[in-house]
Amino acid sequence: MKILNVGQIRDLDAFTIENEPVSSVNLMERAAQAFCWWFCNQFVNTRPVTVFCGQGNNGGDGLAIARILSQKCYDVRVYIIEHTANTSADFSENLKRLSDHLTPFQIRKETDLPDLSEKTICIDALLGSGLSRPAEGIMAKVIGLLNTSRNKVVSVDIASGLFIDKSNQETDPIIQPLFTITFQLPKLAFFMPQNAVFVGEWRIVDIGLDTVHLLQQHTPYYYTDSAHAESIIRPRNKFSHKGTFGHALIIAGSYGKIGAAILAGKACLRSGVGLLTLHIPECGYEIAQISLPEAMVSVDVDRKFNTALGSVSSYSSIGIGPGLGQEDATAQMLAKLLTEARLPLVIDADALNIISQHNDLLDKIPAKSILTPHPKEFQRLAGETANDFDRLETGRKFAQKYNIIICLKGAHTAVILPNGDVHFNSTGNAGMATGGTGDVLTGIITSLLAQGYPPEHAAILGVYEHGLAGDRAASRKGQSAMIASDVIENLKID
Ligand SMILES: NC(=O)C1=CN([C@@H]2O[C@H](COP(=O)(O)OP(=O)(O)OC[C@H]3O[C@@H](n4cnc5c(N)ncnc54)[C@H](OP(=O)(O)O)[C@@H]3O)[C@@H](O)[C@H]2O)[C@H](O)CC1
Ligand SMILES: [K+]
Repeated sequence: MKILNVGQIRDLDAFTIENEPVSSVNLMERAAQAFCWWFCNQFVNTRPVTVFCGQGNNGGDGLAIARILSQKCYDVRVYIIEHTANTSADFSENLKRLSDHLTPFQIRKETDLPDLSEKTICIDALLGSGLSRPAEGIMAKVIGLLNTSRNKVVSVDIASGLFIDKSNQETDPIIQPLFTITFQLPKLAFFMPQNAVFVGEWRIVDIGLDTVHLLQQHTPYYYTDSAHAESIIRPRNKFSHKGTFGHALIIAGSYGKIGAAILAGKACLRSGVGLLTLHIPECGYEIAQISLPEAMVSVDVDRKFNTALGSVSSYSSIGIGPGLGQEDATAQMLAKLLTEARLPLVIDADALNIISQHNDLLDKIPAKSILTPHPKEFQRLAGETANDFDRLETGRKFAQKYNIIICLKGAHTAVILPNGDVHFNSTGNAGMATGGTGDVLTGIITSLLAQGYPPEHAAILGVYEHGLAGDRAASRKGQSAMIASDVIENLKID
């Protein structure tokens, strides 16, 4: 699913209106109907509803929504924030249509602000994708009223005051909705952790924008939905054998952190690899053979840390980092591997931290290697950034400069490709914020690479399946009780 910028959304609107054809006011009606379909499934009509409208098309949506809900026997009040003499044509047309059903109240100054009963559900139709500057004046006062009230707020298209495709300032007045119901496509702002409180739970409603024209729009931003993930999965052939699905090597673990190697190894096996070898320090030998009999074990010469590898040329994929530790000897082993490896690596955790401490290693990372940093590890690698948009841009430049793939982990993990494209993940939940889930992701991606998935697909699909397994685990165990092993047990990539 594509993620477009403000100009492209407008262009898609205009193309749909021109070529379907459909009048703009009827497209607005479609949007309002789609919003109400969701709203009526979420809230019964015994709850009073107050709609706050700006004077543009977002406000026009609000007027149409108010009319439709009123016809469905909701007790609806409408407030129009009169902040400008300019009103959009479709706003004015919907004001006319509303007049047969409801008389709106005007808000021009702070003393016009209404008292809201706690039961009232508020609909935020103040400002949408046309936001061109931070909210101010009476608009900011209404935003403040809704944010300080205890009422449930549902934003139309996007929270008023939030920019769709660039960073707000921390002081900008922005609605903090319980839900955002957005039209046709997700918005880039939804994927920035800094905006979490200004998005709430978001849902997409289809308003029938022209799909052919959408296909022709170029964007670097994508949302990995189930359709896309399933299109990447390679079916298994009945004549396949162990060799078909590759031989992965995972270099992980250190004294006290052998579990990280076991989690990565088990995830690798559960993701379909043919053969797995774990390279671990001597202290982990019995643990590994007992807890992961399906894996072969290559024992390091050192008792506590990984310090030396034999030839790696026979492996079809190599993952390194979980629980590795940052000993000098381990750092030297990593430097040698980066120099000798002739295939993309999966680099995680302590391996990333070692590279952060030895910046000269960045140029040695094999092409199309997949790095899986969480935000702190990324900051150590690429430096401080001003905000999430800046961090994303830094990630895109970093991926292009070093010809690598970066899985920037978070609520919507961003898979950043060397060509600058970014694929935001759609699966996963807060229950995955528990030790070892990063090790599991490393195992999954290493497994998919060993099976012959191109690095881009291994990263996008690996992140998706990792989150999906986490969602299954959460539904079975609950988000608080689930642990990384539960994610592994819920893997099912086929
Ligand atoms: N395809 C779709 O997604 C559809 C979306 N629809 C809805 O249309 C809005 C976008 O409507 P638009 O009229 O472009 O813009 P807004 O309603 O968001 O804003 C209206 C005007 O407000 C002014 N503005 C901008 N920033 C501020 C501010 N900080 N304070 C006050 N006013 C502001 C600006 O005009 P200026 O001349 O003042 O710059 C805006 O034009 C979209 O979000 C959807 O809700 C369609 O209904 C259907 C298709
Ligand atoms: K809005």
